[in-house]
Amino acid sequence: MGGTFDPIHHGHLVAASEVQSLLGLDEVLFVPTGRPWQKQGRDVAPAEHRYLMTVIATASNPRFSVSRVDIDRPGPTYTMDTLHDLQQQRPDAELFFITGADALAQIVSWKGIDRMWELAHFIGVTRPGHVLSDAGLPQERVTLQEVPAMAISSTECRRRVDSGQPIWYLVPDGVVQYIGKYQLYRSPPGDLQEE
Ligand SMILES: Nc1ncnc2c1ncn2[C@@H]1O[C@H](COP(=O)(O)OP(=O)(O)OP(=O)(O)O)[C@@H](O)[C@H]1O
Ligand SMILES: O=C(O)c1ccc[n+]([C@@H]2O[C@H](COP(=O)([O-])O)[C@@H](O)[C@H]2O)c1
Repeated sequence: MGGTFDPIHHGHLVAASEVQSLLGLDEVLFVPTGRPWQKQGRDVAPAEHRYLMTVIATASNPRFSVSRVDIDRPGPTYTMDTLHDLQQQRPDAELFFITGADALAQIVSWKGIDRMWELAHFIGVTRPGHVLSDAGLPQERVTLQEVPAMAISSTECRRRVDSGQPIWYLVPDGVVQYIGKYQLYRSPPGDLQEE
C-alpha cells in the first residue's frame, strides 16, 4: 500500500487489514512516498517523520511492514519505480497494490500506467465521500473491494492538530505522541491565516 501517510491514520490501517484478510496476503508492505509529485503545492512533512510514524503505526501487526524504497530513491515518486524496485527485491512475490477510491480515480494520470498493469494487480478499496469505479481500467488487473468505512483523512488530522483539536482514535496512540513530540502540523507562532 503506497501513500504519503502524512500522517498515517486508521483509514489506511483498516483498509490494509481488511484486504490482507480477504485476499489471504502474506504481508502488507506500507510504502511511504518520497516526493509525491501530485501533492506539490502543499507542504508535506519530511519523509523520515512520515516513515517513522508508519513504522510506529504498523509495528504491532505481524503481517505489516514498511519499505523505504520510495523515500530512499531521489526525485519524484512514481509507482512504476516502486513496483519495479519491489520486484527486484522480491522476485518470487506476486504484487498487489492497494489504493483508495480517490487515488484509483486518478490512476490514469500516473506515469507509465499502461505498463504498470503488468507489474501488479490493483485492489481499489471503498472510501467515504468517493465513488469506487474501475470504468476504463483493465478488468483483469483491477479488483474492487469494500472495506469498513472510516471517514478519516490525513488532511483532516493535520487541520485538527493545527487548530488544537484531538486526533486520539483517528490515528494510533504512538502517532499522536510522535506528532506532539516533534510538533508536527502546527503553524509557526504568529503565522496569520489568510482570509
Ligand atoms: N479513510 C480511508 N479509507 C480508505 N482508503 C484510504 C483512506 N484514507 C486514505 N486512503 C487511501 O490510502 C492511500 C494513501 O492515502 P494518503 O496517504 O494520501 O492519505 P489521505 O488521507 O488521502 O491524505 P491527504 O488528506 O493528505 O490527501 C490512497 O490510496 C488513499 O486513497
Ligand atoms: O506513479 C505516479 O505517477 C503516481 C501519482 C500519484 C500517486 N501515486 C501513488 O499513489 C499512492 C497514494 O498517493 P497519495 O498521493 O494519494 O498519497 C502512493 O503510493 C503514490 O506514490 C503514484
